[in-house]
Amino acid sequence: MASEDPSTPPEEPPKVSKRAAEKAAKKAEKAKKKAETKVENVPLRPKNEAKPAQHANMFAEGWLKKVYEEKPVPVRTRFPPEPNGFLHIGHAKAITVNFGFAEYHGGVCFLRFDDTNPEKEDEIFFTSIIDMVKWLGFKPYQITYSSDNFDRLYELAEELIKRDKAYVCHCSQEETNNQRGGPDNRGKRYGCAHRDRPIEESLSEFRAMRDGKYEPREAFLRMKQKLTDPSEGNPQMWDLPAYRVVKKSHPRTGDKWRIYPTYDFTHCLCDAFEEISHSLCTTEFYLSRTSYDWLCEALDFKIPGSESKGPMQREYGRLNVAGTILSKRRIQMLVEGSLKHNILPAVRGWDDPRLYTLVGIRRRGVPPEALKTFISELGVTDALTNIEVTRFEQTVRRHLEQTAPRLSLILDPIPVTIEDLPEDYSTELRIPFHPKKPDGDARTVTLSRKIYIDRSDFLEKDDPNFFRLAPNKTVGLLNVPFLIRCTGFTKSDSGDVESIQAVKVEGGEKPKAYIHWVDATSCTPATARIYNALFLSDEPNTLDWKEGGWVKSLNPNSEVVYENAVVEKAGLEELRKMEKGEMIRFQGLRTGYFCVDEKDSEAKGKVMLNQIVSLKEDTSKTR
Ligand SMILES: Nc1ncnc2c1ncn2[C@@H]1O[C@H](COP(=O)(O)OP(=O)(O)OP(=O)(O)O)[C@@H](O)[C@H]1O
Ligand SMILES: NC(=O)CC[C@H](N)C(=O)O
Repeated sequence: MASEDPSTPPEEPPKVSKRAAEKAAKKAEKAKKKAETKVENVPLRPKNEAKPAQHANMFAEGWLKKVYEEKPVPVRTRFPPEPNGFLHIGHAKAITVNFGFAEYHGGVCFLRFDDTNPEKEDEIFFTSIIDMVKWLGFKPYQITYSSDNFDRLYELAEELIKRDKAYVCHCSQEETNNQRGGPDNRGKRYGCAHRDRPIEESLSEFRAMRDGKYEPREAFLRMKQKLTDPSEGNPQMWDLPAYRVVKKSHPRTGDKWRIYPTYDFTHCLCDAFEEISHSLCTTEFYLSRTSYDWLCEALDFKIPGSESKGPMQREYGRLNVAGTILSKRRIQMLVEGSLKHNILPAVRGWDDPRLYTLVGIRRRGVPPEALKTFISELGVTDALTNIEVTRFEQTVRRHLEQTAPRLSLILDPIPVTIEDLPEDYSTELRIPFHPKKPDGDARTVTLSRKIYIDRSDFLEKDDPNFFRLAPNKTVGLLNVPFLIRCTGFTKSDSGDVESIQAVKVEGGEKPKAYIHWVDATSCTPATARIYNALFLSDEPNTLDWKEGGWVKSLNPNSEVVYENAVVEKAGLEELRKMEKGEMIRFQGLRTGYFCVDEKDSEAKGKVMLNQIVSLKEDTSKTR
């Protein structure tokens, strides 16, 4: 709802101007600061009720600690996505905050689909969202749907009318704007004639809306809030719509309804139905807190002036990762291209590893634990967290450094024949998967007369500053008890080095460098894909997204493909056995962290690898 792709249905009366909203927000912020100084000193966790959550600091300190102290009751939270798109990295924060907070305090968290806008919902999003919550390691207490409450919400809407707190309005968008103080919301506010119509009339008109008499935009149910109160500066209290006409089938309720409740009407009431204790959302809902409380009170879900009954909404800052595109509408352009502007798709799908959708991040191979560590280390406050991608990558790298097994992977192989070894030479080495765990799991590595090394480890013309292989130069091979010296090489017609000849060197001086290698008789061919930023611009959100200008800023090197890579075969097979169907991740020695893309491997009949992150932060990134 907060992005550039506002989920506010087009039939709703227009929102207030940004300027008025900002002014009101500032005023409200002051009041909030004042209220925050009144925090009571209460114990953090009720004894015996809580179980420690991972990344506990996030909940034991700072903003989330305060939120709990404000209302130290058994915790019931909810993660309430709209099923209108795939989740992104920002949602991982919302998931971690809501599920983690409940877990930390020994409470429960619902996964609630906020499915009140049938125009944008699709089955695929429901499934993917459930999948992503699970992937992050959380288990919803219950999976619920706002639409399951449509009957109850409808009854409450009638009740609100009967309490003279809602009315059916037929004003145009322009007229509604004027009632709210005109285009800049600074003029005088006033109610329309419908506002004072008899309760019975609103009731029968609301039923007529329900029964299909009106087309979209011809009628709204509006809450009778504080539109006409000159001292009410919060636009969220200026008679918001509660119901609108949408003549669309709903994925769950089919054609039963011709009217649908708005976010402002639905969210707080569903929170109340589920007895949510702490309704944690992002700061763009700060002003909505007033209407949230107003409606709960109006329908007796909250005792006025008390937090003891009814849910309590509190707002934390969104997570934004600089240089990435998170808006659903924009990702859709990247995924689908644009017929109108003759633009081809820029990525292969919503789960393309270059995207920061959660399905993309998973496909790239990022371990969910690393993502949660990233979020927890950033901490939670009510300020927007705008963070560089490199910080995310550092956390992932740190996690993989500790956890990822090592394998040898050659991206751009050149064969090397160790000519003084017998033709049938073959020996087996047992090498631990992790250098810091010498007694841990190990793999078998074969060494024969022919091996592959990486093209970047060879220079045709030696250079005193180059310590790897070159004519007449000696180099070490990782984990091999002898060194090799280059005795010659051949080139193809196109001028590329095609093969290298070498001999074994035993004893002598310690070499200046050890290079990685893969045995040619026992390797698996692979395609390795290295990912760089999708855009050349550091601020892709500022590009021209209306007329397709963004396409000029696409990074031609966002995916660098090595079609002829080779990787240790036995090691990979051993990992497959150890991972038992989980994603295979490993550090390609001296190369980077990779995962096996099972979906593409199956489709292409070949091992397909995605680079998760490089070994070190690359300051000369191929942008
Ligand atoms: N960038 C973000 N950082 C933290 N929380 C977020 C972020 N984006 C969305 N959320 C939270 O996730 C929950 C579910 O989000 P929902 O999909 O309905 O949001 P949204 O604001 O429409 O997301 P989008 O960014 O796709 O427009 C909400 O509580 C929302 O506040
Ligand atoms: N209160 C909230 O968390 C908002 C959730 C809601 N689905 C949205 O529009 O983002």
